Amino acid sequence: MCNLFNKPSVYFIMGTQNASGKDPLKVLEEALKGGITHFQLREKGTGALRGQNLVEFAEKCQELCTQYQIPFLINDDVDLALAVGADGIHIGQEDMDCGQVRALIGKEKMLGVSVHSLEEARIAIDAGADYLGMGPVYGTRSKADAKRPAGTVGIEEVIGQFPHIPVFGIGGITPQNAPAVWQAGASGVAVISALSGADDIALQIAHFKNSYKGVLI
Ligand SMILES: C=C1C=NC(C(F)(F)F)=NC1=N
Ligand SMILES: [Mg+2]
Repeated sequence: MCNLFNKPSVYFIMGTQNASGKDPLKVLEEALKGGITHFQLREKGTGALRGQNLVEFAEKCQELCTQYQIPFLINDDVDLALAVGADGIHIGQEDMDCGQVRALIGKEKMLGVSVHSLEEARIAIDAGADYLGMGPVYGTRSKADAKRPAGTVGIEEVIGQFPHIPVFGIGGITPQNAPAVWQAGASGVAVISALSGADDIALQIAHFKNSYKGVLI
C-alpha cells in the first residue's frame, strides 16, 4: 500500500461546486493527464449533486480514474463509495467511526482519515487507516467550517511519532508555500482550488512536484 504514496504525491480533491464554472469532468481529466497521483470526489455545499445524479457523476469520475490508473476515493459517503466501486474512502472525525468504515469497505480499499492530533492519528492508525490528512495548513477558501490554520507543526508531530503512515497536508497549499509541507515530511499535498482554479492545470501540477525538489528531508 505504501508504494501508492510515493513522494511527492499530488492529491486532487474536487466536487462539482469547485470546478470554477468549468465542466468538472473536463477539469478532472485535465488533472489526470497532468499527473495527479490521487483523486477524491468531495461533493458538498449548495448545489451539490445528490441521489442518482451523484451516483452517475461518481461513476464517470471512476471511469476516468481507472483509465489513468489513479486511485479514486470518495469523501465521507461510504455507501456511494461501495455503490460505484471506488478505490477508497476518506472520512473526517465527524463522520462514521474509522473502525466501522474499515469493516464495511474491507481490507483492500484505501481508507484515509482526517486527524488534528496525535491521539486522533493513533486511533485512525489502529483502525487501519492507510493515510492521514492534516490541516488546514494555511487559510482555506474550500472548506466553510475549516479550523484555523495549523501550519505544519501537527504534521511534523504525527510523522515523528508514526513515521510509516503517509500524511497529506491540506488547506490553502500552493506551489509557493508547499516546500514547508514537504519539509515537515508529508508524503503529499492535497489541493482543491490551487488546481481546479488553475488556468493550466498540468503546469500547476508540475510546479507542485518541482516544489518538492531541493527540499532537504
Ligand atoms: C478534509 C480532508 C482532509 N484531508 C484529506 C486528504 F487529503 F485526502 F487526506 N481530504 C479531506 N477531505
Ligand atoms: Mg467529512
